[in-house]
Formats: sequence, C-alpha cells, structure tokens
Amino acid sequence: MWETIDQLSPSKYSPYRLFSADEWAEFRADTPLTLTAEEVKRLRSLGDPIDLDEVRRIYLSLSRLLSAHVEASQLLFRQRQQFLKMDDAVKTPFIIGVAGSVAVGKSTTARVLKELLARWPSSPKVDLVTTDGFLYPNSVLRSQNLMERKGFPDSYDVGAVLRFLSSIKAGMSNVRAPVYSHLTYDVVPGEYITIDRPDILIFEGINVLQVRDLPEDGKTVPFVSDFFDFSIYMDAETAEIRKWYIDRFMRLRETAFRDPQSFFHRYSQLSDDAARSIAEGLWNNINLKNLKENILPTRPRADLILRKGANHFVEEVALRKI
Ligand SMILES: Nc1ncnc2c1ncn2[C@@H]1O[C@H](COP(=O)(O)OP(=O)(O)O)[C@@H](O)[C@H]1O
Ligand SMILES: CC(C)(COP(=O)(O)O)[C@@H](O)C(=O)NCCC(=O)O
Repeated sequence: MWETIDQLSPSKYSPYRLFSADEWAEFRADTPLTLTAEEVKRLRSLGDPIDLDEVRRIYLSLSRLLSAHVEASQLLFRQRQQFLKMDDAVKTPFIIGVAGSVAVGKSTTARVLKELLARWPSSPKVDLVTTDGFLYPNSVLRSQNLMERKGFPDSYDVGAVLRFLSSIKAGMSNVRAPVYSHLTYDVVPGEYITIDRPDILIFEGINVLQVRDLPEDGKTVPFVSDFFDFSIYMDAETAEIRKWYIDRFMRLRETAFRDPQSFFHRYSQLSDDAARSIAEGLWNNINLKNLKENILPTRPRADLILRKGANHFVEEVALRKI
C-alpha cells in the first residue's frame, strides 16, 4: 500500500504510527462539526468529491490534533516569556506545511483545514498561502529554458520563499506574498496577498518539504521546512493521481479553458483524444517526473501523511511518533 518506503512498514521501529481512516475518525472525540455541506462544496477543488462525511471522518480529528499543537506552542511561548522575563516578545504564527503531488488535492485539504482551524478559540485568524506565487514568471522561465520544468525546485525563487517565511516567523506585520494565476499560467505582476500576523499560516505547495544541497562555501542555508511547526504530506497511488490530473484537465476544457484569456484556451477546441494526449504529455514529462524526482522523496519528512484511495477519500493516516 505504501509502495517502497520502508519507514512506513508497521514495525515498532517505524517512525510512524499507522491508522485506518475509521480508527483515525475516533480521535475527533466530541469536536463539533462547524462546516455545512454547502461550505464544503464551496471549498473543494474541481473533481474533488470531498463531502461532510469525509470532513467528519478525517479532518475533525486532524483539526483537533493541530489545535492541540497550536495551544502547546502558545503555552511554551508564554513560559519562555516568563523565563526570559520579557513581556514585549511578539507571538509568531504557527506554520503548517502541506506538500504532495500536483493534482493530489492539497488545495482542498488546505482550505478545509483553514476553515476548521479558524473555529478553534486558540486560532481565530488562519491564513493560507500557496507556493505557486513564488514561481519565477514565465518570461524568466522561458529565458532560462525552464517552462518544461514548472514546479521543479529550480523554477521557484527559493530566496523569496525563505525571506517571506522568516519575516512571518519574526512576527512582522503586513508581509506580502506574490500571487499566481492558473488562468494565465503565470505569476500576476504587481499582485500580492498580505499576511498580517495570523495565529496560523498554512503554506501549501508541491515542494515545501524539499531539502536543498548545502553550499560548498560552508554558508548556512535554511530549508523551507525549518519554518514549519507541523507538516502534512498528501499521498496517493501514482496511477490514481495521474487519473485525477487527466480527468481534471478534461473537465477544465469545459470550464476554465473556455475563457479566451486562459493559457490553455487552445486546448478547449481540440478533440477529446487530442486533449487527452496533451494532458498525458504534461503529466508524464513534467508532473510525474517531478513527483518521482523531487516530491515523493520528501514524504518521509512529513509529520503526518494522509493516504488517499481511489475517489480521493483518505484510507490511511500515518502520524510521526513524537
Ligand atoms: N489549468 C488550470 N486552470 C484552472 N485551475 C487549475 C488549473 N490547474 C490546477 N487548477 C486548480 O488549482 C488548484 C491547485 O492545483 P494543484 O497545484 O494541482 O494542486 P492540488 O490538486 O494538490 O490542490 C486546484 O484547485 C486546481 O483545481
Ligand atoms: C503551478 C504548479 C507548479 C503547482 O504549484 P504549487 O502551488 O504547488 O507551488 C502546477 O499546478 C503546474 O502548473 N505544473 C506545471 C505542469 C502543468 O501544467 O500541469
């Protein structure tokens, strides 16, 4: 089920505890369901069938666990303040990283968690930033022959990501993050989302658990995940994710690609077979390659792995032993 990652074998030496979805669901205890069916519909991405039952089964326990982590870190912050006799220290946001393949459903998970976590008294202000805003603009990618590597580590301005996260962790107010448009398939010039000292920041993107090569000159380089208080990897069989990607592409032809401004507009006029082979090409040459080379190898670094089965429903949960 977990393919070849030895660490996920259920042995007592595994760094993870494994739970079936039903076992995991029990941990929600008496957490109230604060979302409505309509809200869940609004939060889900195209093709993702998540419903209120799935929120109840998987995401209530997760929000309960995360809010326990948030409260523990807030308590630790207060104790450190007393210890250091500092009453002017700034409380910094709790950062949750959400990683996983293109088309695995990270956005839905991140949006549902954002809504659920904001209903806990310890974290009324929750913000969400996706890493696509930190991709280099298409003009830069084209000039460096990187358009076929969109989503690979070298297509991101990692320095900007690290500056953004260190400003957030330093407790700065009004920190700006750039914005990406799936419609134009490019970073939106001059558009930013402003993050103003939330209780929690969810930072979602395919590469957030990546480690970089250490520079030979001995300089210290932080990894993006050094800023995370908790990390989640969204997982599924590669063949399933491929299907979700291609199905979504075919559906986007009937929706978003119809817009003449869409980068993919030309594909809305192709025959089904021709469009399918374009989607297969994008999957095989870019997203699958990136999944194998750069994303899947980061899975063992996550604190929690949500393993989806067919139809996007979570079947198994792996939680790192503390
Ligand atoms: N070409 C596209 N046009 C419009 N929306 C898109 C396009 N590609 C992806 N999306 C949407 O962008 C979001 C992020 O997709 P993706 O990066 O594949 O991650 P995930 O599926 O894990 O959330 C999803 O809500 C998806 O439906
Ligand atoms: C924009 C993405 C790299 C995802 O970025 P993320 O938010 O995970 O940083 C991805 O959706 C994408 O466009 N991949 C390139 C190949 C393709 O068109 O599917």
